Amino acid sequence: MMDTDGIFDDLLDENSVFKNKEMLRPSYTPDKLPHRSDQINDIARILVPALRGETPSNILIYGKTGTGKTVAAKHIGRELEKKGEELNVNCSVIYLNCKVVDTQYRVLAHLARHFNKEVPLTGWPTDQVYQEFREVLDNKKRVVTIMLDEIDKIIGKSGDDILYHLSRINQDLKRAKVSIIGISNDLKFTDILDPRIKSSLGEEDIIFPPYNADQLRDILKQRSEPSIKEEAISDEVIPLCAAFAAQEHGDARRALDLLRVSGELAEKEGEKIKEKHVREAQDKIELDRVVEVVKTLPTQSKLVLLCIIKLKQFKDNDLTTGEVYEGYQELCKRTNMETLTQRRVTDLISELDMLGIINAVVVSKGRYGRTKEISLSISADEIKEVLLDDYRLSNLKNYNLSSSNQTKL
Ligand SMILES: Nc1ncnc2c1ncn2[C@@H]1O[C@H](COP(=O)(O)OP(=O)(O)OP(=O)(O)O)[C@@H](O)[C@H]1O
Repeated sequence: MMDTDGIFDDLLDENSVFKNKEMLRPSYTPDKLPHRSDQINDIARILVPALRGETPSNILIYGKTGTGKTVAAKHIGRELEKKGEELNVNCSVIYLNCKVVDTQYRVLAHLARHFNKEVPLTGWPTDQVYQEFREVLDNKKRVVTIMLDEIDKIIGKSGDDILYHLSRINQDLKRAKVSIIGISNDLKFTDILDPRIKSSLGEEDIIFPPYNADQLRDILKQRSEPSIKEEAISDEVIPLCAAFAAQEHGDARRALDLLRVSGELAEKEGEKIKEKHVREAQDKIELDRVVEVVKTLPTQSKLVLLCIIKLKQFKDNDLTTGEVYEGYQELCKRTNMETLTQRRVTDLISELDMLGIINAVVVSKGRYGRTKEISLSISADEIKEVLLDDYRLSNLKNYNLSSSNQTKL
């Protein structure tokens, strides 16, 4: 008889470089957070009054994307609740991501439901939801910390009202006490806040600085040990992932993505993770990012980009703004689209440059003035496909443009 027990285990394991890939995903919360003890201790010091039944100050946490704000806040929230239970103090933490729960109404409804108050998803006046929440909250002695992640996302959607109410809700409460933690990666978001909200929300500011390459290396080591087989990763991989992510404003999410994608690429080739996989992963992640950005560009910008890609097919050197504008006018005619002025097109070129899709360097042409030398910073083929998916551009698929120099030849 053939021994076929566990055939899937063998197949699953055979070429895998991972022991537990889930631990590399952004949704996984590690127990230890290297290089964040200062910030965590500062926040804990501000929140400790909650364990004595007192109201902690409100906090605003800032830092660029991937600097560990969410993971640190959740970690502190868990520890606070754990200690509260131990000490028999009613102190709870509610975490909300304002990108997901993105209106005043929904935030309030979510908060009310946390205390088992049924509020319909829509329909009531917002004031009524607020009253219901306040009543159910105040029916007991308790301290509640409300964490509003990506708090900038509810501002401007008439979100100021809710922040105004929440930041001074304690004045209307008899038994309960509330503190707010706002988290944002937009360092300037308070500039547009009502000054009264700004001063009450930002009683304490905590900054999460970007990680440097050494710190990212420690974070990656800690995450890779339980998730990647030791024999399946070469020594240079983690330092290289850390170095790439450090250039990318010290983003731990990018560093973890790089390591995970490098592992997936190596696994596909049945190899150990090596430097080349990290470089391929870097290109793949960058391409995925650009594809997402390109998909959401306005059609006029897509047309300018398609024009640059088509011109580059016939020209190795950088393009000038004039050449791009000539080609753009031709494509506008072809697609019956409105032709923007050269000045507007130059602005669109600058925007594409800022998004990292093209490189546009201003050069002086002496008495002929200045122009931009334009090159692509991405692989054209995949991007061309994305552009041609736009139905207004799809009939340009096989249309050839050649730069003016070329036409003259
Ligand atoms: N010090 C750390 N130790 C271990 N993992 C970390 C650390 N800092 C960040 N990470 C990991 O990096 C990823 C991004 O972190 P997090 O989501 O907390 O960033 P963020 O600052 O909230 O970013 P954003 O502003 O984009 O929401 C997560 O997977 C998190 O687990």
